[in-house]
Amino acid sequence: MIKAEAVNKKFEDLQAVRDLTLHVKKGSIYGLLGSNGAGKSTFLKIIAGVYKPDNGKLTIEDQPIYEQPDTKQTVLFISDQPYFFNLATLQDMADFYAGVYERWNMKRYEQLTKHFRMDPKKRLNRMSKGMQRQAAFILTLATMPNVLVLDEPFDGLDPVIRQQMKNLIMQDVADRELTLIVSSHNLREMEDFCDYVGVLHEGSLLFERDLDELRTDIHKLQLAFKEVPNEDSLKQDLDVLHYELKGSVVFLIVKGQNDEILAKVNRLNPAVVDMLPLTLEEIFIYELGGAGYEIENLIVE
Ligand SMILES: Nc1ncnc2c1ncn2[C@@H]1O[C@H](COP(=O)(O)OP(=O)(O)OP(=O)(O)O)[C@@H](O)[C@H]1O
Repeated sequence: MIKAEAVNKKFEDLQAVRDLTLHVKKGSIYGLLGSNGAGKSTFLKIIAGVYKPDNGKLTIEDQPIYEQPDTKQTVLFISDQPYFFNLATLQDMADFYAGVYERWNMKRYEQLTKHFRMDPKKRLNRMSKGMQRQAAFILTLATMPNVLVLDEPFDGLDPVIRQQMKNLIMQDVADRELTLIVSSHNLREMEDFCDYVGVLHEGSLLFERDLDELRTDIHKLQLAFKEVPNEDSLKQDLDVLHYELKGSVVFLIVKGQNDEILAKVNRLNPAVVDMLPLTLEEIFIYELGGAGYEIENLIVE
């Protein structure tokens, strides 16, 4: 659906996006994580057709987007600082969108405005940052997009509105195969929302994973032994990412299939075996720790 092939973007001497290749499948949510200045906004602006890549190729449903009004009809971008016309109300913006976007759905706009208790006659520049962001969401969702490109979309929204926005988006993903790419600094924010995550670092993609696969492929084990086997025999046949011994209890983070891991571990006759769920944060620490990346940059409450 969204295909970036070896995309580059430079600002004078600064390589903001470097040889970036990334695919987002139709009907999926891709979370783009990265610390300040990693290149997220620049890359999202290339996807949205705001910037032209210096070289490489960016297509959406096999169509280019830069200077292509037809593609832009169904690819909507909410930047980290939503823009509205000076002095405009939400209703003024809705009327403008209705004239520009062929699939504009006035009924949906009215339903969402009511749902979020927005006053359509109030000037947007007199609204709070969070309300302006809600207004941008309402306008965007009412255009019935095929693709949404969202830059730090939940910043400034309170937890209730944030969850409602996520639910609305997930509903569109389920009902109409909406495709999303969304940036964030916050790993936890992405955990319950994305199907795929990629980490951008100095303009390059450092790490990319399917979250469902990740959750089923990496496990945390707590093993208690009467007599603890030595570290080497424990690690034998297992793809161990982390080992820790506390008294007679061994903690392991292991890659692989659940049943196979348990079968191998049980051969060592542990007195107790506990398989515990791993958070996305833990997975990233173990997977990215080795790459020397400061994962703490991504974990923000
Ligand atoms: N219009 C511009 N002109 C010059 N340099 C720019 C421009 N836009 C971005 N940059 C530089 O490109 C690099 C990547 O910036 P970008 O905004 O894409 O990062 P980001 O990952 O979105 O960061 P943040 O999380 O802080 O928003 C930064 O070093 C930034 O200073």
